[in-house]
Amino acid sequence: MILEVDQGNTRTKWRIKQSEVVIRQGATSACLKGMSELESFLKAAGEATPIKLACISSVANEDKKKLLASVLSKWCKEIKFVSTQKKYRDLKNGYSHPESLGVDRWLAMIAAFKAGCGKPCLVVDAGTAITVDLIADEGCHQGGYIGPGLSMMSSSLNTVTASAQTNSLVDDLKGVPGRSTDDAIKEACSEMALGLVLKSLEYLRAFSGPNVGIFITGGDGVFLSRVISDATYSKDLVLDGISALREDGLLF
Ligand SMILES: Nc1ncnc2c1ncn2[C@@H]1O[C@H](COP(=O)(O)OP(=O)(O)O)[C@@H](O)[C@H]1O
Ligand SMILES: CC(C)(COP(=O)(O)O)[C@@H](O)C(=O)NCCC(=O)O
Ligand SMILES: [K+]
Repeated sequence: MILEVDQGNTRTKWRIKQSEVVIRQGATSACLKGMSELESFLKAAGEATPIKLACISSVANEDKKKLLASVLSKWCKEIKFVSTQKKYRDLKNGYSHPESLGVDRWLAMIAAFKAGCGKPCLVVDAGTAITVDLIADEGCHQGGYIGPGLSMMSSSLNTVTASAQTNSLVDDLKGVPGRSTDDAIKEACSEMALGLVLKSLEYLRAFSGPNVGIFITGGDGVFLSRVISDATYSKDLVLDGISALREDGLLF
């Protein structure tokens, strides 16, 4: 059994695969409580068949990384933290310092590039932060954007707007100006996120023509994929990137 983990700044997403079939999956918070939840799953799963390898994508701080590694080391024979590379097949990391591109972004790009058979595509991860990466023809990554995520945007208004609420941010968007504080904030934050994605799409299309793929992932990605035509939402693009590297024997 293989464990794949995507540790973001808000949540830790994981799945256990046996012969490349997902047999268990879950998402927990990145804190101690979340880890004990993950641990009980691992204990139950590992008692039947030991977990050979844990492959981790982490962009969390060192403390959270250590906590995760200490939990996993009890149940997994080997642990590997994936790192960002300069190249995957024809996909070329466009950062001037390639290693500084977040590994979650790199893995999501790998998964999108593979799923789209190497065609130009936009890769959006709407999590704690919203990231957008642009892959033009022949796998040339043009760089990308990092903006505040939807929860972060709306909660940043708490201090100036006493009645600001951050719950159900994207559940019931109307696409019109808000007539309450809550709606005005929700509508604004989602329009800002949408604006970034559409602007990136325009940029990529000017470069690579109209037929570019749009891959969206992340906890807040569903709403974006509903309003952007031809977008594909993939819940676990980062984990799919780990699988792609494993399948290609490129996980060092
Ligand atoms: N059960 C949940 N717990 C926390 N956040 C959630 C949940 N479901 C959706 N979200 C939304 O998803 C965002 C986190 O998305 P995620 O992709 O897990 O982020 P990250 O990879 O940065 O940890 C939160 O900011 C929140 O708006
Ligand atoms: C931009 C991010 C914080 C996004 O993380 P997330 O919101 O998904 O937890 C992460 O990809 C990261 O720490 N990147 C390093 C900086 C960069 O990619 O340029
Ligand atoms: K993420």
